[in-house]
Formats: sequence, structure tokens, C-alpha cells
Amino acid sequence: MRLLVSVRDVDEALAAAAAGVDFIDLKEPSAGALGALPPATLEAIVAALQHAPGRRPISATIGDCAGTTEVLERVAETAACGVDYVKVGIARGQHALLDALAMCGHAVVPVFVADHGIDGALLARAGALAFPALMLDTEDKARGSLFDIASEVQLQRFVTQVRRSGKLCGLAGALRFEHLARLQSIAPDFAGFRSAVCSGARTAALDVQRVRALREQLQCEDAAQAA
Ligand SMILES: O=C[C@H](O)COP(=O)(O)O
Repeated sequence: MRLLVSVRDVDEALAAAAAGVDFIDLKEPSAGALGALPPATLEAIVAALQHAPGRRPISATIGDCAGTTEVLERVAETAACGVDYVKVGIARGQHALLDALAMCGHAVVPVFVADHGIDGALLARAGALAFPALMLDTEDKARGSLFDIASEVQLQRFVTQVRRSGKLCGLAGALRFEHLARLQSIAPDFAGFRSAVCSGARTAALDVQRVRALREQLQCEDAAQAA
């Protein structure tokens, strides 16, 4: 299982890269679950990571947008900053938005929000469209982790359905170190973290020691599962 960590500036991005994370996700945590960073910050981070050892995929979120037109504009603006993937939050029933995103010409990763339940029809639609990956995350971090919001059966079903569609599957949502074993058994392709790797709340600074510890624990869980 690969590791995605959300960062908000150049220092955090370089620290996460040095700690060996697999995906660097650019996000402003104080602006909500999928808070966007300004384009200048995205460009600065992308440029800095180009000089860091080891190329790793970079994603960025677009924040909350009112309608399809604004979403598509923000996707184009974000992609133009040089990131590999643009993450877009998808609410229940947004079939038309999914269709538009699949045809927009950029590598979009739809992020399903678990707080109001997983929309099975929407997930099936996304599975049939041209997306590189699908994610499940939570919006209200105060409600606990993804495991408090969705059952393991629901999470397993999500992962199975996404992987059957040939896409990478990611899970996130205030995940903690103690969730790693359960995550391993559900086996998404990658898991996303912010809350667990900050020195305080998810809006606080990234704690590189925690990122390293998470990386190590994940490797141990991987080894244990392979044995
Ligand atoms: O995309 C991953 C998220 O940034 C995870 O954040 P979180 O652990 O605070 O829910």
C-alpha cells in the first residue's frame, strides 16, 4: 500500500519527499477537507520537487466550487501549475459533473465524500469513465476517521469496485497509525494522511518525524502481510 501525504508549502513538500512518501498531495488544510492552494504556491512546490531526489506523482485539490463551469476552470488552472493529478470532490448525484471531468482533457481524480454515504450508482459511473484513480475521503474531520463514518464492509466494497474498474483506489479521512493493519486488510492501492502526521491538528505544521514513522510502520505492515 502506497502512502499519500498532503502538504501546504515547499518546506512541507520537500520534507515529505525526503521521508519517502509515494504521492505528494498539495492542499490547504485550513480551507476544508479539499482546500485549494493558490496557483503560485502550487507552481513553487512543483518546481522545488523537480530538484528533489526521486520523482513522485503530485496531486492538488481545487477547493469547493459552486458549479460545473467553475470546477472545470479550477481544474484547468490547477493542471496548468504542473501537477500530475487534480483531485475534485464529488457529492451524491453529481453524474453530469463526473461526465464533464472525464472529458476535460486533464488527469482528474474524483474524491467521493463518505460523510453522506457512498453513492453506488455514481461510483459505478465513475468506474466506467476515464479516470486514473478514485478516492474516498471524509469532509467533517471532527466526526472521527473514515472507519467511524463507513463500515469495513462498505470500504471493502468501494475498494473492490474501484479496482475491478482498473483504476487505482485511495482511501483517506483522518486515518491514524492504528488504522494501518485494517487498511492493509482492505488493501487500497494507497492511503492518504494529513491529521496523523501533523504536530497537532491537521491545520498545524507537518511533523516530518511522524511522516517517517508512518512510512516505516507501513513498510512493516507490508512485510508482515507478505510473510
Ligand atoms: O488526501 C488526504 C487528506 O489530506 C487526508 O487528510 P486527513 O488525514 O486530515 O483526513
